[in-house]
Amino acid sequence: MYLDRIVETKRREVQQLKETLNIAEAERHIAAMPPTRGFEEALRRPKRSNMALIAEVKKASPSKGLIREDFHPVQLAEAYEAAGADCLSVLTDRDYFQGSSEYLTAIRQAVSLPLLRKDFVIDETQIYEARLIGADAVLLIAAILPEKRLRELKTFAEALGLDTLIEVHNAEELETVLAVTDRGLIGVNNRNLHTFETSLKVTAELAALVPERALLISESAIRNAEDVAYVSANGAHGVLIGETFMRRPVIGEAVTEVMGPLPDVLLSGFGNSIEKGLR
Ligand SMILES: O=P(O)(O)OC[C@@H](O)[C@@H](O)c1c[nH]c2ccccc12
Repeated sequence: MYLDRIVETKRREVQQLKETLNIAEAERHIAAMPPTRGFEEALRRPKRSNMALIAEVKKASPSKGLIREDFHPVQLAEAYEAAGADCLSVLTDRDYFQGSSEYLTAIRQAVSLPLLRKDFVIDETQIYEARLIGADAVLLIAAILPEKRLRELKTFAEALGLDTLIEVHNAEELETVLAVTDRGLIGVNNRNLHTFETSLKVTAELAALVPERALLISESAIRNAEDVAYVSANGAHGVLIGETFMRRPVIGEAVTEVMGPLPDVLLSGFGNSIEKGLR
């Protein structure tokens, strides 16, 4: 199973990271860094008032192979920002998603949106690393973390100023997460990470179990405006979309098609660049 293989790879990466990361130095460095940008906060006040967007920078995936050949992470991030994404997700896993920590760092320097480090976090060292490379939030996947580790890693991330997006795929995982927290960001992954099967019904089923004060993000397999309307009507406050945008030559066009136009007040601010064709 893929997820097991990925976690094996992460164990090896963590071993290496432990050999190279000087914790005292990391903490000193982090203390001198600017504060993180509020990832959750940005999603709680989305630009399109009815639906928040986390747009993903994703070159490839184990289920789809290479998704975008013409892949320039900074340009993509800038196009997402101009198109009014609320936050970005950047895949940093190298072996399975052809991602890179360097993509995240380069994007950090080019855009002002809050950034999620999208990876398979199993250890505190990866959270130090996330903060050091410029992330504002980390993903924690309930399918690979028992309750105790979820709690520990969430607390650890928050101590470094990072928000967490906790991902679930079924009611059992959701129950575990709710034992840890009943607020914050809960991601419902419409893709089963073991089988790669997708269904938006997963969002609808689990939304009924998510408490009011948590923010539900519907992740994966969202292809068009109808899908967004469906998850919205079924309890999602936000969506996380990668492949649909990555397959389109003009990112801004795709974002507008799927999410709808930005409100006029926001458009006027970047009027020029938008007129010049970013949209
Ligand atoms: O490209 P999609 O189908 O729009 O999906 C984006 C995102 O949800 C997906 O990349 C994802 C969700 N959870 C993950 C965990 C690890 C790696 C990747 C993911």
